[in-house]
Amino acid sequence: MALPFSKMHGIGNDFVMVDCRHGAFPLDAEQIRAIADRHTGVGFDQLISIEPPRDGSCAFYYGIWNADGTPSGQCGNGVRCVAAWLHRAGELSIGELVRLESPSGPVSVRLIGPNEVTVDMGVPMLEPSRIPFRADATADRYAIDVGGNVLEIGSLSMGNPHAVVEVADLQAPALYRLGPLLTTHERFPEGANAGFVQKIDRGQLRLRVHERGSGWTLACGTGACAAMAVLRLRDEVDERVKVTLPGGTLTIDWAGPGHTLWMTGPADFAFEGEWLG
Ligand SMILES: N[C@H](CCC[C@H](N)C(=O)O)C(=O)O
Repeated sequence: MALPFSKMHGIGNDFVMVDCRHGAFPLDAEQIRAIADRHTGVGFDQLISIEPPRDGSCAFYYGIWNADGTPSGQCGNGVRCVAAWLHRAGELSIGELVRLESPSGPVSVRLIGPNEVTVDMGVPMLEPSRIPFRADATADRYAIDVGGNVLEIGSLSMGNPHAVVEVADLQAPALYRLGPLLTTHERFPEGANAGFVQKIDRGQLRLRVHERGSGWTLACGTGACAAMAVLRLRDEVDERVKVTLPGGTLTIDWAGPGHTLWMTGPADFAFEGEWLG
């Protein structure tokens, strides 16, 4: 198969973008894993398709797959890249607000510049059954046993499931063991993206994320939204927070429960290619 693609990234969270505006999505899980291989394929954290909308109120649909071939409901860095990709394809103007359909429902995007995008990511979902997370009632902290350590986590869905752990030191080696265990924890029946967040002050956070289906990433957009929302629910941060990940910084704005959350950051092209698999 000769599959044209664009390689993009949002602060180092990298994507293979496949144009399916005029044809069906052509890949199965095995082919997705082959493209994801960083030695024998192209390499990506997520593969993203751009397709006609299924919901008529949206301009385009985008599908999301992790490096292990599993689908996801949302991708924050990815949706910014979808917006920049649509701009390059002549489908979206700078300044225009447009609704895009993700697997978990609509989001609204606006290009601030050709490579800078702001996204209304919707209302964070806090009810355990909607994450999904096994717990009796909604809380801003849950105690959970992870490999013999009791951790206090926050949890919510941004269209995909997140567990957020506040830590004093993001460099602590123990995190590297806990990330994979939390991602596959039995209390998350569909797995979770595991974020470790260190508060610098009420307007700045540092974050590392071990992603479901892709492992440690340089950045996770929905993870940044989730970390900010968890700390905002505990009144530990203000309405505007800069979240710095290993690959760069995102700005997250959220007034609180019931409000939609906005994420702003870059979306960059690396190259155009053709996968010959
Ligand atoms: N990198 C993404 C999240 C990918 C989602 C994924 N790992 C999952 O939910 O399975 C982001 O920027 O939000």
